[in-house]
Amino acid sequence: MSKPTTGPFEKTAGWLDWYAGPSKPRFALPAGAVDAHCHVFGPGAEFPYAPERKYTPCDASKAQLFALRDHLGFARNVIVQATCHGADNRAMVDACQASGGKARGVATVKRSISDAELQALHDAGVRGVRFNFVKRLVDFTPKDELMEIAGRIAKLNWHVVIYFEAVDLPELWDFFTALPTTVVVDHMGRPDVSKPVDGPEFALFEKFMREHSNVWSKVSCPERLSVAGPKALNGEQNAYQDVVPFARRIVEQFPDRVLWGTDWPHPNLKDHMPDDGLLVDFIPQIAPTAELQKKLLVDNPMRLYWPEEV
Ligand SMILES: O=C(O)c1cc(C(=O)O)oc(=O)c1
Repeated sequence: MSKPTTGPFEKTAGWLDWYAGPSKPRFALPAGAVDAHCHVFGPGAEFPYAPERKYTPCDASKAQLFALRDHLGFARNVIVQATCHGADNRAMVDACQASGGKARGVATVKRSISDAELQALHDAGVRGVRFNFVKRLVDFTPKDELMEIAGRIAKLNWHVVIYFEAVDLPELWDFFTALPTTVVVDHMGRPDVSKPVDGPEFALFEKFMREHSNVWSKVSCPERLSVAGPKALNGEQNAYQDVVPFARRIVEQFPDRVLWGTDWPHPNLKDHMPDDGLLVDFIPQIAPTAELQKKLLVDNPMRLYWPEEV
């Protein structure tokens, strides 16, 4: 793969670039596997970063994403709008359109979007919108505005992707449980994995999924959630042990409502940048059987993003 570049923008101080030269996974992905959470950044010279962004990344182009897809053995991508592009979906849409049907997208939209613009996003392959509640990433959008958007996109049979931190779930509960669509939680609602998996915080997340059959979870981002490691570097085959009990519990309890993604190019990691090949090798730790792996990597994402092919 080529190396990360930066265009006319200056990266946030301390920015970690994505890992060039990832290893070939030892874990053979099932045929048709979908990387259901990844991003493109720019390139900034072609698709400028949004003025309201909270960070400026290195570039991560569609060509680099597709090269990673092929290298790791994925068949398809779901490209999630990154907050550094705000509600300007052009880079994500361009990547979906250039993918030859191998990528679908999740957009960020404002209340002012027209029906024609929503339809254009649909035609480009968008199947969801993302609502972000992580304060370091976005400014607050009023909930009535988000609910109005959810009502409109429900008519297109799209879903809502939500990104929040575990401590904020109690306050967001009523809003989340009132959403009229399938709801997909990013990165398991960011549990604090230094707390017990049997403790009240993760129990609330499990209750959220158990009591609401429209709620799905991405069991992604061990590299972001892990406190104890070991890191997915230098051939490590047992990375991120502290995340395993959390993710495995969700996969085993809700096998038909889980998704997995690399989260490439891993925005805002502060500690290390994982080898994406080793991240793929993490999957059998959380989905230990071939049946669970196929649901996680093929059946579930296909049902949500390519239902016409299922
Ligand atoms: O935790 C993060 O910093 C992060 C950021 C973004 C984004 O900026 O869109 O997306 C993610 O999935 C995770």
